[in-house]
Amino acid sequence: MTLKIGVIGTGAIGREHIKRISKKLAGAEIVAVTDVNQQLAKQVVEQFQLNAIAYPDDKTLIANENVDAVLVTSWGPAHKGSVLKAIEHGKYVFCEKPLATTAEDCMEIINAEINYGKRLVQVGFMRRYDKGYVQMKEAIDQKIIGEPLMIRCAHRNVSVDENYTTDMAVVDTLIHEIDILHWLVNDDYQSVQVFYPKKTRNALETLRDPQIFLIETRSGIAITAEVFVNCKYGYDIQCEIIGEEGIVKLPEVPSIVVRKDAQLGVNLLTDWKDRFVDAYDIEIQDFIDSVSEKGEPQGPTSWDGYIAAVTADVCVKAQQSGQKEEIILGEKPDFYKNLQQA
Ligand SMILES: NC(=O)c1ccc[n+]([C@@H]2O[C@H](COP(=O)([O-])OP(=O)(O)OC[C@H]3O[C@@H](n4cnc5c(N)ncnc54)[C@H](O)[C@@H]3O)[C@@H](O)[C@H]2O)c1
Ligand SMILES: O[C@H]1[C@H](O)[C@@H](O)[C@H](O)[C@@H](O)[C@H]1O
Repeated sequence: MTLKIGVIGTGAIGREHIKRISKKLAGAEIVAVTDVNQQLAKQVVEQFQLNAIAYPDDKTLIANENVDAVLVTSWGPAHKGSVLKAIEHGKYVFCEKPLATTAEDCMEIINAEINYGKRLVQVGFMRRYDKGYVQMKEAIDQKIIGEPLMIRCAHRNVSVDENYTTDMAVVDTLIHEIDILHWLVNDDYQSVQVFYPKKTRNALETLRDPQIFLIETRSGIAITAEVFVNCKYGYDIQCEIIGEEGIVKLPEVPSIVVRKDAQLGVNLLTDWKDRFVDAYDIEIQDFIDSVSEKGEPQGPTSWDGYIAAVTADVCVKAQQSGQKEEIILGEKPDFYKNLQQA
């Protein structure tokens, strides 16, 4: 069976996913696209020579019976509306992060999915499919480093555009660490406090950059997470978990080593699209395969989207208060407790 996919939002990542589904991955085809910028949606059909219809909006795209599943790759604030419409029509939905921009909105999605009675939603936390993080998780689960005690990580972008605001360091950037870290160590977050080091002169006046988040988990693991989005030198994702008996570290991206002009060097990446390209491929292929073969997605759930949103809300509060703020999660609904997950 070929899964027929409709894409809502044909901007940067929407196009990336369209390209991989139509040119690289197996088992799916793009049959529909839409974007508030209709010109852009039409261009994408031409650019990738898709056998797809450009619809005027998400509502008509989702309602079309030729569409089995939708990819929501629009701006964060538009996600909730499209995801709820997809659930209403019983369509599978892969939603890029964030699932919704507030914890309340994520809860509305969770309730809609539970009421529908079947899992339909996967959230685009692609790091869970990255080989390096997967190996770290295996090592931690096998207790190779004993109990994790501390985590040090960094999320650095070369630069950001003028629309990037201080809270986006959380909702757009740190959100990836928020998802991956609790998954890696099988723990829940307890509290967060934010520190602002000396500001780089390369950031706009209104943007606090860099920022340091000190997060504690329920079992007492101390996490220091640096977000530095005008670091200039490269796209750099670091993660190191220090345990009772050893350390696991995220591998560097492989690169050839060049000896030249009395120097020894390796190249660093500069763009997020390249850093997680394999993870995106595996993630979307897993979505296609699991809904086609098992009748439901098996990647990150709406509940994972909710955990991220609750934590992000508190991180933004901590950015503003400067105080240590408590992170309180509700009880995980039974619906999500025994799901088969990748
Ligand atoms: N997983 C990742 O690593 C990753 C990377 C980049 C972006 N993202 C997420 O993907 C989403 C899109 O990011 P982007 O970088 O592609 O942004 P973008 O601005 O390049 O593209 C978003 C597109 O959505 C369209 N759009 C907005 N509202 C819409 C609506 N209601 N209906 C249809 N189209 C709509 C816009 O016109 C735009 O073309 C964001 O939520 C972002 O956080 C995830
Ligand atoms: O939307 C992007 C994307 O999620 C990248 O992975 C992240 O590094 C950027 O900081 C963020 O702005």
